Amino acid sequence: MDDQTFILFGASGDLAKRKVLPALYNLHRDGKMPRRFTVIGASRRPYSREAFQGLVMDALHQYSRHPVDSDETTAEFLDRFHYVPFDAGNADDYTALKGYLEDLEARAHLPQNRLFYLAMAPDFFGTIAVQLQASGLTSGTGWKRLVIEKPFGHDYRSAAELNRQVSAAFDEREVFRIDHYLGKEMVQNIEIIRFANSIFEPLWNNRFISNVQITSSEVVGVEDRAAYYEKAGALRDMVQNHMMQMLMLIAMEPPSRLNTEAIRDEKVKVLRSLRRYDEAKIAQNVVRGQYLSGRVGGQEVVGYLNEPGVAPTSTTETFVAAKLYVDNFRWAGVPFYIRTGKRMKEKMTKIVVQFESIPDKLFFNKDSSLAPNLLTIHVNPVQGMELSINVEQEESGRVEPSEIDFTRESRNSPEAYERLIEDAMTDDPTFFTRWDEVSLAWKWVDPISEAFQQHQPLYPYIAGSTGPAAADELIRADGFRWWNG
Ligand SMILES: NC(=O)C1=CN([C@@H]2O[C@H](COP(=O)(O)OP(=O)(O)OC[C@H]3O[C@@H](n4cnc5c(N)ncnc54)[C@H](OP(=O)(O)O)[C@@H]3O)[C@@H](O)[C@H]2O)C=CC1
Ligand SMILES: O=C1O[C@H](COP(=O)(O)O)[C@@H](O)[C@H](O)[C@H]1O
Repeated sequence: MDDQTFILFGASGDLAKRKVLPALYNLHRDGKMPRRFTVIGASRRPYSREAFQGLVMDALHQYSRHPVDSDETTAEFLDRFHYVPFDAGNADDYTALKGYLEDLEARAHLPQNRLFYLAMAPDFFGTIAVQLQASGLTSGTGWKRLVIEKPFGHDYRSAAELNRQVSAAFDEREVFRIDHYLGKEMVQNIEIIRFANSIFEPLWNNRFISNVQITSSEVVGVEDRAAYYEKAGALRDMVQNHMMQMLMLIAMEPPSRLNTEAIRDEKVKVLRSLRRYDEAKIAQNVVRGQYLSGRVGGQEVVGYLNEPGVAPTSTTETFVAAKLYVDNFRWAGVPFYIRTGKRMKEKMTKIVVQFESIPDKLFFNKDSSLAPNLLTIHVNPVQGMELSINVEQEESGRVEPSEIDFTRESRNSPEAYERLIEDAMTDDPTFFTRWDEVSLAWKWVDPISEAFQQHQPLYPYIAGSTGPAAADELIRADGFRWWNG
């Protein structure tokens, strides 16, 4: 890995504390950092270098996967950290940052390889990209990279404008747009499950698969993020990015090579094949909901409208379920059901591939009922996969499903942010989103968010449930059911 400087904008914020700083530490502990690296934290708070290092230590104690020992490795890690007070709206602060950085690079004999990480509110993304270039921060003699958090825009128009600003300063190849689901172990494993196993790939089409279900449910509510969430809702917060990414990986064709652009090209084709819905079709195929009060994990919780910062008349959706079609040769006629929501019964992200039923000729059970075969990819918190196959049960003699189980509770494996930060530092953008993916996803989502502003019903659901009944009806109408649990 090249020696480099990691410039962390938003260094005093929540994301930095919970994800980025611990990820850097874990990589350091695992021997995955470059021999020489420096981190410069930048945000408005007037920290001294020592105070910032104190904040880093707090973050590691709270969130690091590896224990934080008072040893040489930790001291060495901490010694890499610097801090520059910085206001993103002030042009002079970019000049001051440049001076600090160049001085540091010269003193530490570091090449001018610069990774700019924007752990900041999205409103700043465009300004910072423009100012990085205007100040000459991007004109070092080494390479430059920009890691940018979600959300990338609010709709297609704003995303295109942001992209225009970003691409004035960085080539597409230098932009690493984070979708942290792409850093999850089992999301990265979808390609392996599909393309490294001859038992699945021949069946991976509309002749053998009857439907696919992608669920990402959360028990948490909006927490302290109402200011953002009120404008985003579940559609922009989860569907436009994480749900679409999982769909693309499940539905894509095998890439010609296992390289970044070949994989991204195939993912994009899925979005191009995604059936667009007009208002009437949106009403038929998309269900939105909002949580009421209820009990989650044994605790009483308030409804969305009573959450701090939420307007009492808010129509922001906290749940979306939808039926999608990928209109290509492989998937013609196969419904993809997606479902995501907050304050649901359990925290769970999983993908269930339901295979076609066996012809009803042989009556293994007297009532002729045979369960379908299911391949379940567990993403979070359980990781792994399960294959549900029919076998004769010893006691009853009935043919019932049994699971071939390759799941494990989350072990101490690298977290999504660790994988993604390591990839950005080593210049591997495979698990980051390319502009055409982002733009096509917005183009699919935009008509739905417009319909949500009109007269699309907003179904209430009880906190701690599996969502509104209308979401069950959506799938039941096709003769299927959600595979919960
Ligand atoms: N928190 C999370 O778990 C996740 C966050 N994200 C994304 O990460 C980004 C950051 O979120 P989060 O960390 O939660 O936000 P926070 O509000 O916690 O942090 C924002 C950071 O930006 C700094 N900041 C604010 N205004 C300015 C300014 N004018 N100039 C310079 N720095 C400024 C703040 O420090 P100061 O006040 O000192 O300037 C702070 O360090 C967002 O895009 C969010 O969507 C994505 C996934 C998860
Ligand atoms: O990006 C986001 O993801 C989280 C859910 O992530 P997970 O890794 O815990 O499944 C979600 O809570 C948040 O609203 C959203 O912005």
